[in-house]
Amino acid sequence: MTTPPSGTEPPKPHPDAPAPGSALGTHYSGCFGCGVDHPTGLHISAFTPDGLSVEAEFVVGEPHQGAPLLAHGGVLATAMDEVIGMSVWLFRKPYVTGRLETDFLLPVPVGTTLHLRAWCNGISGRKAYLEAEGRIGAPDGPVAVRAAALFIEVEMEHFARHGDAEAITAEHHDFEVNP
Ligand SMILES: CCCCC/C=C\C/C=C\C/C=C\C/C=C\CCCC(=O)SCCNC(=O)CCNC(=O)[C@H](O)C(C)(C)COP(=O)(O)OP(=O)(O)OC[C@H]1O[C@@H](n2cnc3c(N)ncnc32)[C@H](O)[C@@H]1OP(=O)(O)O
Repeated sequence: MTTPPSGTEPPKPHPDAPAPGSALGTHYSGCFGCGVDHPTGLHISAFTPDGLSVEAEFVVGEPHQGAPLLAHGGVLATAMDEVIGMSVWLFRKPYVTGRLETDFLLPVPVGTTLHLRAWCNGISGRKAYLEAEGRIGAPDGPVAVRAAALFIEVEMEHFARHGDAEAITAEHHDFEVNP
């Protein structure tokens, strides 16, 4: 379910994708993954090296423990979800996570800097097929976490209908709930 159907072309950068090397801001200040105003969130900040993929660093801290001095797997899965979500946003359409598969290959001690990378293998209709990995200590360090995901394209209206329309209008000025 997270593998693109055969014949699906790998995506090309969107014409309005951020320039290679650009930092990607938060999509919502209250987001648990990237929100700058979240009191206990992961505060992941990322950049795109090529307008197609996303790279970020996540320092595992004491609030992220599952076992003593080891990262909680659910926190690592959240970090994967976040960078994958950031990478599909490069295509300038809103998507939500439909399915997220995570492989935990190595324990991740508190204090580790995880080097995260996410990319898209293909888009077919409303479905985007994505992957991510988290490497310990360096961009070419050992892979501790791998993820594969199916994201589903939605209308911006999805977030207004199910969530907080005013917050969306406040942070996404190009979006009007009642145009
Ligand atoms: C200020 C606020 C800002 C708001 C955000 C605005 C914009 C976003 C901007 C930037 C984003 C940037 C970064 C994002 C960072 C982090 C990302 C975090 C992402 C999340 O954390 S997001 C929360 C968790 N996520 C959900 O909250 C989804 C709940 N869910 C639903 O809302 C529905 O479930 C939905 C819409 C997914 C589908 O519903 P639907 O009715 O539209 O469509 P339908 O069911 O027909 O599915 C269509 C085709 O997808 C297949 N399909 C669906 N689900 C599948 C599954 N699980 N496995 C395998 N296949 C699946 C079907 O099988 C069918 O396939 P087929 O067409 O072949 O039959």
